[in-house]
Formats: sequence, structure tokens, C-alpha cells
Amino acid sequence: MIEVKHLVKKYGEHLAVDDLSFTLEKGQILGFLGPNGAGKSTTMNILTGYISATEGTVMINGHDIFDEPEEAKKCIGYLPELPPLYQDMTVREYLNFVADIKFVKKNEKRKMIDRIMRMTKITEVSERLIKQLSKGYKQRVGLAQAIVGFPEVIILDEPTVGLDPMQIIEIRDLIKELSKNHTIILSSHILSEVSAICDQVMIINKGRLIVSDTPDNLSQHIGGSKGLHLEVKGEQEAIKKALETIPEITKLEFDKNAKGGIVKLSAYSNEENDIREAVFYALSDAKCPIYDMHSTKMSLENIFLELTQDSPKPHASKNSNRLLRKNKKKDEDGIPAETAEAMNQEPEQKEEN
Ligand SMILES: Nc1ncnc2c1ncn2[C@@H]1O[C@H](COP(=O)(O)OP(=O)(O)OP(=O)(O)O)[C@@H](O)[C@H]1O
Repeated sequence: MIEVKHLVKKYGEHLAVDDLSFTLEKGQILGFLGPNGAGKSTTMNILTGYISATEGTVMINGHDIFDEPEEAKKCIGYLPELPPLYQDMTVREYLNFVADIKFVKKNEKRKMIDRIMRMTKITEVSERLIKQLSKGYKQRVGLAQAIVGFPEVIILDEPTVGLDPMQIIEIRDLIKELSKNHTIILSSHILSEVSAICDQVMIINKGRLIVSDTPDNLSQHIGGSKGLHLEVKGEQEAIKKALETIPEITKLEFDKNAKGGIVKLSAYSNEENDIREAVFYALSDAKCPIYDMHSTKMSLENIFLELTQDSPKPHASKNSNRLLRKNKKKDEDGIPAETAEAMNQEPEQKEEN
């Protein structure tokens, strides 16, 4: 559906996108993640034909965006970082205008626009001027224009910026719904957002691909060790003694705040070892019943820090995360922790009319 090969973009001498390659199948949601200035918007602008590339190819649904821009663009709906809204039009007038430039058939137009307004929950403001809308509503109108014509590929640059938490959930649900029939690429600073809705995550830094994998695989592989959270009834000493008989356990961490005779702890092992059965039998022999046992994963936030603070030299292809860990080298241009923290902030809340 989308095939990007060796994409390079230079602004003068500045290399904004550096040899980026990836493919995306139909119906997938790809999360594009990276700190400020990583090259996300530049890549999206190239994918949508807004700007040219210095080198490389982009195929959208079999059409080369540079050689057959019209055909390729017909397959794309785009919500840029700053949606191009006509402030003096009403919402309905604007969506009508968008439908016209996307050559939506006249007899399908009204029904399609009504449906998209319901999907994006803007029906109640359909007759209002765009300039009078709050930021949250404007963002939803921007999303609505991207969906007009129901293109095969929908590209969304920071789609939940400016929305309140309730609207964020609604838009995420809508994006998931859209992925049943569309291929979606979205960029975000919000790590939790990406892990919640994307099938595939691509982390880029300084224009280069750092890693590309599923959110689950990223957590499991990059962590290097597996954690097991346990809640066990009994004395801490007895539990500790029982678990220390399991050679695969590399570390035990007890939660000091546990109360009521229930001990909470995390047991770590190497990635390849599944210790659940051994834990079950050891605690059963010690007559310490398990109340809860579940795997814990490294958060996407930690993964992001791990990968972008220490920029690895070679850019990685899918599933090459461990190689990256081995090749890690301290880079003085690494992303400061505060930047990554800031990336995990939910967007500002905006009150609707
Ligand atoms: N028109 C331009 N002329 C010169 N440099 C540019 C231009 N647009 C972007 N850049 C530079 O290219 C790099 C990538 O920018 P880009 O906007 O693609 O990053 P981004 O990942 O989308 O960042 P953000 O999350 O802050 O939007 C940055 O260093 C930026 O300053």
C-alpha cells in the first residue's frame, strides 16, 4: 500500500530525512514517533506530495508520488500539523469545497459529508463559521476534511493536538474504526497514544530510522529482561526463600508499601526464560498462595529514551533492536530526558463552547 525507499530530504545543507525506507500494508496503523525536529512532518509532507524529496521513491497504492502525483494524491487524505481551514466558511461549506476538489460525485456528496460530520462529531457546528470554533472543533474539522472521499491512505500529523481527554478517546476510536478500511499513518508526541492505537511503531531521530516494530515487540525485546509482577499471601522472608530456589530469576524487587499480609514484588529473568511455572510450584510448596501474577513490560516511554538518548550509529531494520543495544554509543547530541518527558505530555485541554 505504501512503499518508501531510501528517502532523503535536504533543506540546503541540512539533512532533515536521511535514507528512510519502510513499507506499510493495507489496514495497518503506523505510528511515527520522534522528538522535535526528527523529520516527521517533512516525511509526511513528502508522502502527501506537498514537498519534493531530494532522493528516494514513494509509492502510494502503486502510484509514484513524484511521477504520478495526481493518481497518488487521490489515494491520500491528509491532516497536516496546521490544517488548511478556510476561516470564513461554515463547516459544511468547507467540507463541500473539499469534496469538490476531491471530485466526490455530486449525488454522493451530501450523504458523505453528513456521515463524516457524524463520525467526527461536528454535526452540531455544521452551520457555524470555522473561525468561531474552538481549537478542538477546528481539529475535528481538519480530520473530517482528511476523510472526505474515503481515500485508501489517511495521514495524520498530530491528530489529537488541542483536544480534551474525552475527545482524544473519541478520535482514537475513530482512527481505529477507520483502519478497518484504510491504511493510516499518524505522527504523535504522545507515546501512550501510539502504543494504544498503532500496529506498528517507527521511531525516527535526526531524520534516521532508529527502530520499527510492533509496540509489544518493542517492549519485550528492547527490555532485555522480563518482569513478572506478583501478589502473594505470606511472609516476605518465606516468599523470598522460595523464589531464590529458582535459578532463572535474576532479580527480586519487593514493594515496601504492600499491606494486609499480601506481599507485592517483581521477579526478573532473562528474556528467553519463562519462570511462571517454576514460580507457581515454588510458592505452592512454600504454602504461599499467589493472588496475582502478570508480565510487566517496558513502557514505550522508556524505550524511546533508550533509543534516542544514545543514538545508535547504524539505523535499524525491523526486529534488530538487540543489535542496537549492543552497538549503542553515547552521542552528545542525544535527546535530553526532559524532551522525552515532554513528549509524553497529553495535549493542552481545551474547553468546548
Ligand atoms: N522549510 C524548511 N527549511 C529548512 N529547514 C527545515 C524546513 N522544514 C523543516 N526543517 C528542518 O528539518 C528538520 C526536520 O523538521 P520536521 O518539521 O520534519 O520535524 P518534526 O519531527 O516534524 O518536528 P516537530 O515534532 O517539532 O514538528 C528540523 O531540523 C527542521 O528545523
